[in-house]
Amino acid sequence: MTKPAMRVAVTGAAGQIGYSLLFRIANGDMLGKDQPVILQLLDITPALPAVKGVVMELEDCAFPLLQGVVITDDPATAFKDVDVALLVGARPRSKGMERKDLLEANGAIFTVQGKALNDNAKRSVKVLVVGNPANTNAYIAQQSAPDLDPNCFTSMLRLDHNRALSQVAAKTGKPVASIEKLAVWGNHSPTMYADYRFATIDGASVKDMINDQEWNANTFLPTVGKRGAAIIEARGLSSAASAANAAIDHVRDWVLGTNGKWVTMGIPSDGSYGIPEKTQFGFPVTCANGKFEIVKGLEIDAFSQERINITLNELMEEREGVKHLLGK
Ligand SMILES: NC(=O)C1=CN([C@@H]2O[C@H](COP(=O)(O)OP(=O)(O)OC[C@H]3O[C@@H](n4cnc5c(N)ncnc54)[C@H](O)[C@@H]3O)[C@@H](O)[C@H]2O)C=CC1
Ligand SMILES: O=C([O-])CC(=O)C(=O)O
Repeated sequence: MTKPAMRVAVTGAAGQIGYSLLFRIANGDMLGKDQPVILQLLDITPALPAVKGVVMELEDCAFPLLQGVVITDDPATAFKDVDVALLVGARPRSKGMERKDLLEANGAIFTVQGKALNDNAKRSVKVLVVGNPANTNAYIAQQSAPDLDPNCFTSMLRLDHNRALSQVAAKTGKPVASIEKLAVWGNHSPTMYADYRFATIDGASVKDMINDQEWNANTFLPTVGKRGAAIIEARGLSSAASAANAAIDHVRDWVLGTNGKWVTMGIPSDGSYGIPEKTQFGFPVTCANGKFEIVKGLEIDAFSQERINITLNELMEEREGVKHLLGK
């Protein structure tokens, strides 16, 4: 029997991530090959003609799972009864900017959209914030939606996670798919802490295999942390296809589960590892039955604690910087 369609809102649908994302959602890569979808696409008024062009292309793909498309510049319409909301629409940075430089430009978008989700989305909605600075924007949206469970709101660290996987695979000469138990802690920014201390490949310790703390501190962490800037430098534009891919991975794992495997999600802290409650922080999680759970009880050594403190402090500063948007 055919499943009822799930409603998926995507903001910034005319943008470059949107162009990589929509076709894969409609193809069933995110919610499953047996899951029909209705896309509810939001962008600003001047971008609506471009959204219509993208929708013409979606039609021309004749995706069997695509049961409908809504195009709108009204957040209330976009989020009406949605099961999943991908908040991508926001200005990207250009060369020389850090992601937090976007706070002023983008922060205000997320108060409006958080409120619109609060008033219109399904109570079980799964929200992923991609627009930068992603953690703080997700915090703003969550704080603007008091009637929704805070755990409805997540932010994207999966791109950092996937980048770290790929660097570890290159260093060890092992396939990406063989790596388990990798984690990325903190903010989606160069301060994030990609942590392979618990990672294994075919049961063997990645830390022992690499056995090179100098490489960890001075090559691996800066490479993963500054990868976004390296892409902007090389492409003249920020990551789009890899960002869309990470968004698909994040939501797919949240909805369909990870079978006990660890992934990284930015989620509201429950106080674990000393991270203040509701801070949107990258944690190792497992997902089952549509819920994520933090991997608890991991030992945090001195080097890791120092890195976690740095990324947490940055998030606290960002939070301080958006207080006025939240009337605090
Ligand atoms: N969290 C992550 O790992 C990553 C985040 N990003 C971020 O994703 C965001 C989008 O990137 P791109 O698609 O490359 O940018 P883009 O500039 O190509 O597209 C952004 C789209 O958002 C729309 N938009 C602007 N304000 C809006 C609003 N209030 N409501 C709805 N739509 C609105 C624009 O009209 C445009 O169509 C940027 O903030 C970028 O920094 C990018 C890569 C990775
Ligand atoms: O670097 C940027 O501005 C875009 C992004 O978040 C990433 O590629 O990680």
